[in-house]
Amino acid sequence: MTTAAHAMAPEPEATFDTVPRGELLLQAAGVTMRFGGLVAVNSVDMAVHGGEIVGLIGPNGAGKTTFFNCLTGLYKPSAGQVSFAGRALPPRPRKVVQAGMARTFQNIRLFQNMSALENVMVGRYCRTSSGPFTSIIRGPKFRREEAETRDRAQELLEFVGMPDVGETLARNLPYGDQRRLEIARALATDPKLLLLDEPTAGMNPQETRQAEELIFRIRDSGLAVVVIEHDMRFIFNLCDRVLCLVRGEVLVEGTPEVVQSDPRVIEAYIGSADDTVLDDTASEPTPEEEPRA
Ligand SMILES: Nc1ncnc2c1ncn2[C@@H]1O[C@H](COP(=O)(O)OP(=O)(O)OP(=O)(O)O)[C@@H](O)[C@H]1O
Repeated sequence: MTTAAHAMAPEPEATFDTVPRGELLLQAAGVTMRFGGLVAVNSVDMAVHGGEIVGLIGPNGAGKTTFFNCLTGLYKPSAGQVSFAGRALPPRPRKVVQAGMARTFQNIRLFQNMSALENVMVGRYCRTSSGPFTSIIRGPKFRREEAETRDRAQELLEFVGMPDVGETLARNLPYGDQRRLEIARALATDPKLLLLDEPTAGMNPQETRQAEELIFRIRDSGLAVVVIEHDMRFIFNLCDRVLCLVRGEVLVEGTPEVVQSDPRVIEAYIGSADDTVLDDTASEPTPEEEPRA
């Protein structure tokens, strides 16, 4: 919690409850998600360890967000298991958050008419114990928890580099700050693993750099991070390991160096509108083929 000593320090650091670096945290095994006849995610395995940054890339419609939704309990996978810190994870968002996994979404989902501080405080309520009755009578326990929640929220705003915006309405913050505010809110749930769905989408280069620095800082604090991103330079610079999904399946997994030099990955991106791109036997286009738009 923030103390007077903290408040005087020039750059307060938030601390997090983490697992040792390298310890297995998240294990997805054979995760499959079908929507009717469409197999959006097909038997995907992924392991994430304490203190690592894992990237999830793939062309549009590859199944990245659907996979995130399976991991975080928004979808109940059609098949496969997800376990976290050695325990099977029930496919229910609240249980997932309580287990120690938090996420952000592709599109900003802030409470736009609440202040930045209040937005972060909302993330904290899954860790407080005051029930409706205590909240209504606003007894000592409620007031104590409320003060702690407020202090932690301010500490997290400082951690994400926005110490002075607490009273600002979320909707009045610049776009890049809104995205950082979402990360602060996710951090308020005390995660051990943070899932970020396209954290730099729509950002200018300076905001992207800030996001990169923030994710490194989160990792350096001991959290594990999984990032979906289309910005390849960003992802290859950031991640320890990258998985490339194509049509719901893991095409390649490895270090950024391995993945970025794999010709199948390049083909999947360049030719993602072409059904034959992953067919190694596909030949050069014949002259009678229509040029693509
Ligand atoms: N709720 C749903 N019902 C039916 N089909 C869905 C649903 N959600 C996703 N899909 C389909 O599943 C496939 C994978 O979509 P998903 O959004 O997971 O891909 P993605 O890799 O995250 O794409 P993008 O990079 O464009 O965000 C797509 O064909 C999509 O149309």
